[in-house]
Amino acid sequence: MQDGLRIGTRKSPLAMAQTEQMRQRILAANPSLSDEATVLAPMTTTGDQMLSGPLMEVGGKGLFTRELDDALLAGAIDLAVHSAKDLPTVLPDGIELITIPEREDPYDAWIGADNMTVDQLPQGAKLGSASLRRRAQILARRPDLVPVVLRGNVGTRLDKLARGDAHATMLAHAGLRRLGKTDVMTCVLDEALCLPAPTQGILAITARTGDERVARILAPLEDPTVRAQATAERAFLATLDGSCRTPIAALSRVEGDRVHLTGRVLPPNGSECYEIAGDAPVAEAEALGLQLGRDMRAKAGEAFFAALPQMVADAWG
Ligand SMILES: NCc1[nH]cc(CCC(=O)O)c1CC(=O)O
Repeated sequence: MQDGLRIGTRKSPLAMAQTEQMRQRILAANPSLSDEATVLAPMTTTGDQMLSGPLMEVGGKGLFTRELDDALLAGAIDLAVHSAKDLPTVLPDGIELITIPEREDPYDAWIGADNMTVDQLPQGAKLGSASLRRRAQILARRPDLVPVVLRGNVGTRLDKLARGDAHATMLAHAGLRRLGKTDVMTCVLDEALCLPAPTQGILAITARTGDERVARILAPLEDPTVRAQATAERAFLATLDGSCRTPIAALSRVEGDRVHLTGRVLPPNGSECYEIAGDAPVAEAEALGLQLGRDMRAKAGEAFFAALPQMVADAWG
């Protein structure tokens, strides 16, 4: 299989859809690659086997990436396509974040029963989520809502909503777009109401460090602007994401040669909201994320971060 390309992916419908979209882009950029020899290698990860919804949003521990990393290092696949959000902030030795392609919409989509918006939901309605980040930000606006855990992948969560397990839920707009399922959503949430997760909507392609053939094949897909965004947002997360599953949000944008980053941290019940923002030259995207992460530690205070693990544990009941 000298000329072939094996593309590792998780098996979830979203992962399969976005990896196939990347396969098509790779083929379009590399006319010498044959369609038949450029194949998806779907794999089950530890994260897929753990049916606990909250873990779906943890991401940072490599639950969705380890098996793909092993396959890469063993030479069973040549690259792997991940949601950047599910990638740990530190990659294993020998594996490189080789390509960051164009970003999908970073924001969260709101799916309300009878198309009710956040403000239209009746008092005490059930807010379904497996993400403390989303839950906390919506509760900050609507403290009367009753949070319930809604687990599973996109399709499962929509089924549960239809069954009345919750009156509303949120999903990444990017995921719905890639699945062609935007018809189910009521609206997109703006960043004042719900700042996205760091790197939401970004795909991350990993490969073996030093694999020059794969690097050449993927080079046309790289988007330097999105690379800077991913770098800043991941650095911010890395500074804050110790052992606790903090509701952390961050979004950056590039304007000219500067990258602007906004970060937010909340307790799970949304009773407070700490926000921080700053900008730097694009070349210093990582330093910006690290600095704002440290500033956030100071702003929310060590007592807040010390209390968070217990607050997070309580939030999952
Ligand atoms: N944690 C699962 C996950 N990882 C990435 C996405 C969405 C797609 C993306 O951010 O690129 C999702 C689903 C969701 O949050 O609704």
